[in-house]
Amino acid sequence: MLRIAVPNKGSLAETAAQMLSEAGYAGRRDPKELHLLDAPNGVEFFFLRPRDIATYVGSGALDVGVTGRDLLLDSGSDACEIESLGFGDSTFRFAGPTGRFSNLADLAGHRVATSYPGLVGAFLAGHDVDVTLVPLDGAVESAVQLGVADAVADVVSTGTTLRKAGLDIFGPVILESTAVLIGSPQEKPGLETLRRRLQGVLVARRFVLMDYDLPAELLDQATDIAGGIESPTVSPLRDKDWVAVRVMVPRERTNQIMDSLYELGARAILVSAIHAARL
Ligand SMILES: Nc1ncnc2c1ncn2[C@@H]1O[C@H](COP(=O)(O)OP(=O)(O)OP(=O)(O)O)[C@@H](O)[C@H]1O
Ligand SMILES: O=P(O)(O)OC[C@H]1O[C@H](OP(=O)(O)OP(=O)(O)O)[C@H](O)[C@@H]1O
Ligand SMILES: [Mg+2]
Repeated sequence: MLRIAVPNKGSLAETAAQMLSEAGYAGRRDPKELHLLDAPNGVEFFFLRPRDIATYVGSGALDVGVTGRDLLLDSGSDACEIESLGFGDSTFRFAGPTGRFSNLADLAGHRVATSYPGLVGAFLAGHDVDVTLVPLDGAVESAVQLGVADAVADVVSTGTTLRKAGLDIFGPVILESTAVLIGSPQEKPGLETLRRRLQGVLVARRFVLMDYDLPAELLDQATDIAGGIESPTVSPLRDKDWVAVRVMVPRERTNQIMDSLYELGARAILVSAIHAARL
């Protein structure tokens, strides 16, 4: 039985639950549920604070988990990143009052508030910049205005929170973060099935199926426009001069590809969603 840690609340919780549901796993009906046994799929879910997930997985108490790359690195746990899951993207940055700091070296000797002291401390040590870290639980953008810090280091998504607090980003990117699947150092039986299912969800989200009819002589040119994962499926039509083609295409390029295929001479171009996939 694979034991999986899943965020119980916060930015990652809803999408993680959605992704596991699309991968065919049972979901909790009550948001207060802490544990869920999904016997038919051979897994057991534990709903935990995302910040604690790397600790559980790194200690071997749980086999795998979903958390943020920033939270994994901040924890200092032995858990390893297995793969990124395509959601929960954020950037980790320094910010300070407008015009006060322009590069990393300017921070030396100042106070930096953060709720990720492990991540920020390691980054500053790696760049030989000596600061006083002020660890806070959240809402760190207020720390400068309230006088407990000179600068902050925090998750930035849209940048709205920083702007409202009168702070500007400066210095290098500390980290590009995203939601990741993490695992204990020893690989567990059942992990490969979970990985394949999650990859299947990512493929189903990133690609669509495109079907079209085409004069057979144009097949090579059409394959140059949309080559599919391995190679397009080509079926005969009753009219021997034409073929039917089926190909997977990246969702965000759907309309450009349809335009190009139509211009080439393809007709009856139909697009449909993929609900599940194993490549
Ligand atoms: N806009 C965002 N705000 C906060 N975290 C975000 C955002 N977008 C993505 N994330 C990611 O979500 C994870 C933080 O989730 P977590 O649940 O700990 O914090 P939260 O969403 O700020 O919730 P809370 O502050 O209530 O604890 C990190 O990996 C972070 O990079
Ligand atoms: O760039 P933005 O789109 O404004 O998002 C980033 C902000 O969102 C998060 O705060 P959250 O609401 O989770 O509060 P917290 O700081 O107390 O965790 C994060 O800590 C930043 O403050
Ligand atoms: Mg937060």
